[in-house]
Amino acid sequence: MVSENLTDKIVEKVELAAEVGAKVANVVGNAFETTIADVDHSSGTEEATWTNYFLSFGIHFAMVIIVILLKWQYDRNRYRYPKGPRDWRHIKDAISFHRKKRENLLALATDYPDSCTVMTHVGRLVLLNDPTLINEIFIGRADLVSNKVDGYLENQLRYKEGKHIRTGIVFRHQDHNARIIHKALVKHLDNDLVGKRFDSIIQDQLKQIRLSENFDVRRTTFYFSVRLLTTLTCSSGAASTEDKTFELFEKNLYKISKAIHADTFEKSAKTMLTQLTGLSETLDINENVLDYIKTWIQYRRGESNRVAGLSEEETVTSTTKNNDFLDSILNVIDESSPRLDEDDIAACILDIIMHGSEMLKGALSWLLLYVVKYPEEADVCRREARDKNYASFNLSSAESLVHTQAFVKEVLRVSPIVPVVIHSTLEDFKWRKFHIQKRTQFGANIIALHHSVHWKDANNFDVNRWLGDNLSSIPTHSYSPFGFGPRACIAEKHLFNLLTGILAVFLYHNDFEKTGPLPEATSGTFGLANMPPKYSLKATPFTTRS
Ligand code: HEM
Repeated sequence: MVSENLTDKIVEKVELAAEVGAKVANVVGNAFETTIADVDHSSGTEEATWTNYFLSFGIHFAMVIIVILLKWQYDRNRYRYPKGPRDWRHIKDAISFHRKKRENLLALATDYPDSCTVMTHVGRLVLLNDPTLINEIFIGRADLVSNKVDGYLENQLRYKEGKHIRTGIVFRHQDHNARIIHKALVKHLDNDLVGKRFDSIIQDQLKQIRLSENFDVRRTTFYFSVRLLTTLTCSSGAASTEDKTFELFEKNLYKISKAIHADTFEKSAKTMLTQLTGLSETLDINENVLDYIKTWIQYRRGESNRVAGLSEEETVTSTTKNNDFLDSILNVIDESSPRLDEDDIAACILDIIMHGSEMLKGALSWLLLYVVKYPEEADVCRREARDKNYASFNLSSAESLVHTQAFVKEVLRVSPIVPVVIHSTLEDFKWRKFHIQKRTQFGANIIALHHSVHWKDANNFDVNRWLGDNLSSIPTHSYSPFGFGPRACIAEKHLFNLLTGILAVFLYHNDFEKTGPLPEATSGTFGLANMPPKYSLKATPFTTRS
């Protein structure tokens, strides 16, 4: 009955729109005829010509507006979205969405426990607040949803329209190539790194990190992470972290990092401008960075060909001696379809380095912030590291640092680095009672999931909830700091141990103190990622480093 009424109303509206459209078209047509008829070609007075120009311009303008309105009315009736504060009366909220995003996301989940549609400055977003719905879209329909939001990362603009593969993190679409690369990266991490060179690579980088009397936490953790990710991604001589070119590469990445995570109205306007003009400082930097990465790939291929020289007819794409992420991608080139080219590989490598280092920077910056905000908790972690003699990094024994691991989990619950995982649809589709338009963004509201009513005292920072008997009251499907389903983070399985181990080594060797006022945990720069605002700390080493 209700749906019949609804259908009647829709039909009524469409008919009304069509009727209005027809009437306006008649009026415009008549006016147009009158204009033509009114023109006295023989008189040729300048005044009449100008009036005609203006009139004709006005008519064309009116027609364009009418077409836009009709299309808008048509789309409104054709597509159905979950209800939400999405109409023009809420334009102010939409514009300020990015500024109070954390509060907004929590409030929206309270007002719409299942899902809602919000108009944001980057377009329409269907926000999923319920774990069942999140699973339906992010796992059940993962094939329909592209991995990244178009235009978010400016480097996507570099890729030619129509080219099958473009960059995202790692590729936007859940297609054959995205799948084989995802699988190759996971396999490489599990089989070639973990339990082998992984610990020593991380320990080497930990030895080099410069913690001082007054260090900028985000900056320091960013440079640590970039060097770590570069070593893991391309370990050959071409990417020496010691030379000047690498320094420039790091600086450029830092600039891009600052730009891509800004999630503001100004940023959206700039992206739009870039799309129109093709001009952008970030794009230029990006091109430099990609060119540099291409030199690694060429170097690696040169190396391979030298090895391949043994048998000329064999087109070897990679050797296994470097054993890094680049190798693992080069190794699947022959399985790819369409075949991965140099641009694709470079984009993919850049994504791994950028994403991995951004995320590690975020996680480590939050962890250190909570260390100084909750010094008693940090002391318990430090004692644990001492008791277990955890002076240097070891992934598998990080599992035994139960309290430190609980600390890491609680920090990522209260301050997840990815607050909303956003994918966008590839085509129109029907889902439940909704009809969703192609290129609609779907957001899994992670921050709301981590603060849902299923958590006991969700707003309290409580490490103990992850310990002993309390573990049984951790709600299921309500915690997801590393994404969902087939496109979840490739490092997912190892990230808790990785972060626990790094934090334990930091605490084992250093005392951390604040050097000024600390940012609030709720005041993160809430863009695509949730980062703590810039802050500095003082690190005092307990002993000389091992
Ligand atoms: C604390 C650290 C990290 C966090 C919080 C994190 C989080 C995430 C999330 C939420 C996604 C899913 C994104 C989406 O669906 O749009 C993702 C994907 C991904 N992550 Fe991470 N990540 C972290 C560290 C890393 C590291 C260290 C690496 C590299 C070694 C890495 C490599 C990837 C890759 C390659 C993907 C894309 C997977 C695909 O699309 O198939 N991540 N990560």
